[in-house]
Amino acid sequence: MLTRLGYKEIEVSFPSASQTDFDFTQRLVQTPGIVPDDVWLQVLSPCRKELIRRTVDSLKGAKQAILHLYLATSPCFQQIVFNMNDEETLALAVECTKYARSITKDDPEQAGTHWHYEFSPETFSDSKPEFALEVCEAVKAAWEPTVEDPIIFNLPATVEMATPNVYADQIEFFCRNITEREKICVSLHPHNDRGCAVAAAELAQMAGADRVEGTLFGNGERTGNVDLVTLGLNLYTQGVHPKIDFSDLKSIIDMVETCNKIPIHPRAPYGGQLVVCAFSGSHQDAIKKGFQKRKQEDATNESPWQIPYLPLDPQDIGRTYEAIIRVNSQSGKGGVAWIIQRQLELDLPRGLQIAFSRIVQKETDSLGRELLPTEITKLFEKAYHLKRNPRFGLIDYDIVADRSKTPEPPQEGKTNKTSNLRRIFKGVLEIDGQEHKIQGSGNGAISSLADALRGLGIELDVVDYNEHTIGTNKDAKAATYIGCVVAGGSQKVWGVGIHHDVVQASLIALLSAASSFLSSRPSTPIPFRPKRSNTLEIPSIEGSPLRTGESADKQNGTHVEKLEAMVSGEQADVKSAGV
Ligand SMILES: CC(=O)SCCNC(=O)CCNC(=O)[C@H](O)C(C)(C)COP(=O)(O)OP(=O)(O)OC[C@H]1O[C@@H](n2cnc3c(N)ncnc32)[C@H](O)[C@@H]1OP(=O)(O)O
Ligand SMILES: CC(C)C(=O)C(=O)O
Repeated sequence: MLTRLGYKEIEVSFPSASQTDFDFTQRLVQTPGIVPDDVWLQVLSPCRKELIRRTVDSLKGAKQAILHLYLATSPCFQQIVFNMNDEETLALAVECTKYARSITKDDPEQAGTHWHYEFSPETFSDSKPEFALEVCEAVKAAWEPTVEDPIIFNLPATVEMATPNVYADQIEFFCRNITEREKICVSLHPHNDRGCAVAAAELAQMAGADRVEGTLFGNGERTGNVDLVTLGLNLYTQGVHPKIDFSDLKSIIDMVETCNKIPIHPRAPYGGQLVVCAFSGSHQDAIKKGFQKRKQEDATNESPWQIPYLPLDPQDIGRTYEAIIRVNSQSGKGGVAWIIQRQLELDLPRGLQIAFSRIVQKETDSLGRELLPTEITKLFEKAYHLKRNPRFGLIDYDIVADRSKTPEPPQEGKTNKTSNLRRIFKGVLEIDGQEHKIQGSGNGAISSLADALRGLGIELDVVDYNEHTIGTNKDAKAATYIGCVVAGGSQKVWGVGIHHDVVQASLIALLSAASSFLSSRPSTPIPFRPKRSNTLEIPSIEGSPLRTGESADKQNGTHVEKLEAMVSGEQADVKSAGV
């Protein structure tokens, strides 16, 4: 996996530690096709000759290899672990380097392997910089690197013991003062004891280093080694491609978790399961607006990424947009609307977002947990009767011009005279399981159905209308959202209709709102009851429409008719008028 991701120098083992490490190294070397030609295997050994020998033996047959020796240079380790002074430390480093050279690049039997040498003054971060430099100068002289085959000086923060700027200063000191800089690769090896390994690595690179040693997701002794995923993706978010393929982060996580048997923390940068998720309402709202703006601007993959709260495009690391917004009791309308948009392709108007988000809030509060997108979708479908309207079914209908009425004069600025013709809705509804004929009149389909419903005692004034297309070409459908206020009150109910036919979508939406209205007052009976049969007596079309009273008519008619006139006039007016 590491080679597939793009890593070129991989420290694979400590071969002198055990037969397991030795055999593993040999298996990598001996099995054709495991190690690509451009990848260097790296192995680690302390400065002990018998262990160096064993380490080199483990690489027999390798095309290219990095032999990495380490020896502590800090007073603490010199005194406590080794009981050695500076001279003895320096002498051991040089002696082991010469020995390593004699059994690798100077050994004719090793001609098949291209050897590089790496030396780490261990505990560099706690060493006197001048002494670490002196040891490295001596090691360099012993190895004799070239510009083509530089020596790697790996300068570890074996224990992170100061702020990242201090480590960066130590690295800068080394880079400025080591001789023959062109023959040296300065490598970093930050640990994370103070939680600043990533910052230390980034600052130290800016201070002159060429290379970083770390691990995927920071696994390593104590608090771990620097996390290469964070380092790489930090570069990526600065516009510098790390040349490591993080496009399927999930599969990397799976492999790392399986191998290490340590789970990646859900809040781990980039990789954590929750890091590109937003639960908070204000975050969700901002993210949703960000995506909307990107869509409006026809942004492509090449367009600069600028979405609030998302430092990178989640798709770039294999995360889906669906997973970004998650809904719990701290979520608001924006998040809920996002889910409905992604799941059902419905672009809810603001008022409906607010209304539905209250329903979702109630549910999350009562369940005391996050709601899954599928649960939110089901809640929406139920609340707005997308699958089945429990009270009303539209069996059949016709909308005809009401020639008995004189057309109203055209609205100011409008020339289309037909838009001012009154309409009559004649239809058959299934109401609570029984079919009834109803009739009403108005400026158009919605207002004439609203008028017909009024005859049933359902006094709804349509105050909000939005519609858009779902899909394209012949599969396209209209989605219609109708907001109504209950006449004489402030209660608002919403209905949603989806149909291939835009008029029918509107009628379904109004019936959905009517059903919500009835459900909100379960004790309110539909005023008519069959007299002789299940059929409502409807006066002739020429007669006056079913109305409950002139004053209510006027009041109810105001919004609907204004709206209807606009709907049948220019669609664009609907949105710009804000209804
Ligand atoms: C800084 C790092 O993290 S480097 C990675 C460290 N990784 C490991 O240590 C894992 C593999 N290590 C091992 O398997 C074993 O420690 C071995 C094979 C290296 C040595 O095992 P043992 O000989 O049993 O020694 P043990 O582990 O008890 O102690 C380490 C010895 O190495 C010495 N030592 C430690 N570091 C170094 C070094 N860089 N160079 C030379 N000697 C060293 C210690 O002083 C100690 O020596 P002592 O026995 O004379 O006191
Ligand atoms: C071997 C060295 C580089 C090491 O692991 C450390 O000092 O942290």
